[in-house]
Amino acid sequence: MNWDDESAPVTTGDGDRLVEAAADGEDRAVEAALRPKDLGEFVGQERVREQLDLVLKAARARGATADHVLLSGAPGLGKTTLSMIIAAEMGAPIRITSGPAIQHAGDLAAILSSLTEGEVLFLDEIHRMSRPAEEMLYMAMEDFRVDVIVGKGPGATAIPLELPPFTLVGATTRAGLLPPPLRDRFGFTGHMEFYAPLELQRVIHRSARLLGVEMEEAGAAEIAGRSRGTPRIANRLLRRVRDYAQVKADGVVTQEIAAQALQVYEVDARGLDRLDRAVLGALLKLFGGGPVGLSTLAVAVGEERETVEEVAEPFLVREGLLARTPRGRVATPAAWAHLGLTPPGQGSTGPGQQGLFDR
Ligand SMILES: Nc1ncnc2c1ncn2[C@@H]1O[C@H](COP(=O)(O)OP(=O)(O)OP(=O)(O)O)[C@@H](O)[C@H]1O
Repeated sequence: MNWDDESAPVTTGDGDRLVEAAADGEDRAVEAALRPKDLGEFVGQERVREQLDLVLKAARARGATADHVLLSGAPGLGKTTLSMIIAAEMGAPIRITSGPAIQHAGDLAAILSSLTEGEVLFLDEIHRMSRPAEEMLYMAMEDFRVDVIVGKGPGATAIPLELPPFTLVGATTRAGLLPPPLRDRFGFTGHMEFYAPLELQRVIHRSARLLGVEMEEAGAAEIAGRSRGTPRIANRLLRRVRDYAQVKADGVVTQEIAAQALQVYEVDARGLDRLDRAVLGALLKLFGGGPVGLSTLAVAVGEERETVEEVAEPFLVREGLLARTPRGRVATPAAWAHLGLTPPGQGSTGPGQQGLFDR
């Protein structure tokens, strides 16, 4: 496999990137089967898990409905899964909706008024709710009551509606996106971190068992290292590696098979895909590591500015391979090392030089 084949287009605008953290259709179809069902099965996130365990146990002991919970963190880290676990641990049903689906206060009133006592309402992307719905939610969370407005103009009247106690589980990519009055009404806020490679290895092992895939420890480690700290990506890579192992080998996922499969799918040892590598490659080879403006970099890889900024850069920045500076994008020493290149003025390129930049 030639990672540097620049003749092929880099564009992945149809959302089919293997390392995309948001769910695609196939993910949704299989995720239900792979979701842990209780806190004990939920891998990693020790702090959130421990704190949540206390909140739920205390509520159960009091025979009360659990406090409202806010979960923040990047896509694919397990917020939906955790909300389902909260409902299961409380022995309560769960209703799932999202901020963008609630555009009018009336939409929210309809959902709230149909909840049963103790029910868990999972509101994904809660920061994307409309303003009037958000204000209705304040009162619902605090007093288990909403005012339904009937009519318009001077004749409009507010009809108070009592709600049964319920638990709201809100999910957001960043808690800072929420207005403080909403944030303050959650009794517990859990911040989900990216997973360590060993934790992802456990996720992969568990999923392999559920999917009936024979997996060696080193095979799981190989996939984990390329999964960008995200269980959803780990599960997706696992499915592609399983296909490869079935077609090209005897179905057993060894370290070698996992590495070969993911090379075919152009996900490198650190989890960078073709687009990430193209951006980094252009920055290093065409602009000497920068600084270079975002627009210039985007033209160099034949992509839209937004694609480079929103799709490729966040992970490259997180990995410490690229920095955004006021003067433009700059590659870090680790970027040169990762692509096996030598920064200008530091001698010839060669594998022997790579270690230099790891310091
Ligand atoms: N801690 C975990 N242990 C095992 N599997 C996990 C864990 N967290 C997530 N997963 C798996 O990853 C997949 C994605 O998780 P989930 O849908 O809960 O993510 P999310 O944070 O809600 O994503 P989004 O914000 O895109 O809705 C699920 O299939 C789930 O099985």
